Formats: sequence, structure tokens, C-alpha cells
Amino acid sequence: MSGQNTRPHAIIVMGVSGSGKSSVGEAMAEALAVEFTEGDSLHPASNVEKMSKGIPLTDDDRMPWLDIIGKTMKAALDRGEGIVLSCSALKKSYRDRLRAAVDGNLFFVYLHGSRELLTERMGARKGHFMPLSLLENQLATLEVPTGEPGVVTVDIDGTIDEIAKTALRDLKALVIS
Ligand SMILES: Nc1ncnc2c1ncn2[C@@H]1O[C@H](COP(=O)(O)OP(=O)(O)OP(=O)(O)O)[C@@H](O)[C@H]1O
Ligand SMILES: O=C(O)[C@H](O)[C@@H](O)[C@H](O)[C@H](O)CO
Repeated sequence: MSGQNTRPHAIIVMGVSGSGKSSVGEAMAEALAVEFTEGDSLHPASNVEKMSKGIPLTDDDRMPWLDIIGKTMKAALDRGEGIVLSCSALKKSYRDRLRAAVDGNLFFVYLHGSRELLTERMGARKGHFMPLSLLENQLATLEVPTGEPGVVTVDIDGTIDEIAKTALRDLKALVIS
């Protein structure tokens, strides 16, 4: 995954709100010395407004956002650069749309955690638009990606550095094997 002997890849750190996508994604990008893009920053303003009010997004709300994420990944790969992004990517149809945007050159790190730990982490977080009340909807919407090609699953019960290291180790094993 270093980009030295392999072609550059796009990596999406995915999971429900509060699972650590931004924290782990940043640590992974730093370790790989590639760009990190915060998927939340690519939402249309209307989506952020909805979530801030505690209204879950629909498929129609998410499609334009997924397409922006797809274009961002493709632009990096076209420049010959790897990229790490955070994106909830809750449904298989969303992941397939993202895969199609980069001709399949995409890996997912799925951050898995208990409802209790997610609640604790979201509850402790300050100054974020996403209310804790949307966690139940996020969990109900999630279609677990474990077993899909190019997916590694990492438990979030560890430090950010440990999770990032485990994710990178498991991704390397996928690329080599
Ligand atoms: N492994 C960890 N150990 C301790 N705290 C963590 C860990 N991972 C994330 N956190 C903290 O939990 C909160 C949620 O993490 P983060 O914002 O990275 O999640 P996220 O999945 O990007 O959330 P969202 O999708 O809602 O933006 C933050 O306050 C973060 O500092
Ligand atoms: O698909 C969704 O419902 C959204 O992407 C959310 O997951 C948020 O962007 C993110 O979790 C912010 O906290």
C-alpha cells in the first residue's frame, strides 16, 4: 500500500457515525504519506442541514455526495496519487457506486464497534453537526461489508494508532495475497 512498488489505491474508511473514520483515516493517510479527504466536508449544505436537525439522509440525498467522493478519488488516482477518505458508505449499493467510479481500484476499512462504545465516543465529541440521536438510524441502515472483495474489518476497541496499524497490515495482506 506504500505506493512504492504497487500502483496507487483509493482507501475509504467506512462505518457509522462516531466509529472513528476521520481519526483513523487521518492516521492511515499520514502513515502512507498520501492525501486525506474528510468525506463530511463534501456533503452538499442541504445534507449537513438535515443531519444537524436530526433528520436521516435518504438514498437521493446521498447519491450526489457519493458521486463527489467518486470524482475526488478518481482525480487523485489520475494524478498517480493514492488517497484515503472517510465516508460512511453504509449500503452495498453505495459501495458499488464508489467502486465503479475508480474502476474497482478501491479498498474499504470497515470500523466495527459496539453500540455502547459508539454512543460513548459520539457523546464525548464536541462541536460536530451529527447528533447522537441519528446513531440508531445509522446502525439500522448499515449493510455490513465484511466478506465483500477489498474489505478489511477492524474493531474500534483500541487506540487510533493501533486501529490504523491493524488496518494497514490487513490491507497489505490483501494486496500481496
Ligand atoms: N480509537 C479511539 N479511541 C478513543 N477515541 C476515539 C477513537 N476513535 C475516535 N475517537 C473519538 O471518537 C469521536 C468520533 O471519532 P471520529 O470523529 O473520528 O468518527 P467518525 O466516524 O469520523 O464520525 P462522523 O462520521 O460522525 O464524522 C471523536 O471525538 C474522536 O476523537
Ligand atoms: O451517510 C450518512 O448518513 C452520512 O454520511 C453520515 O454518516 C455522516 O456524514 C457522518 O457520519 C457525520 O457524522
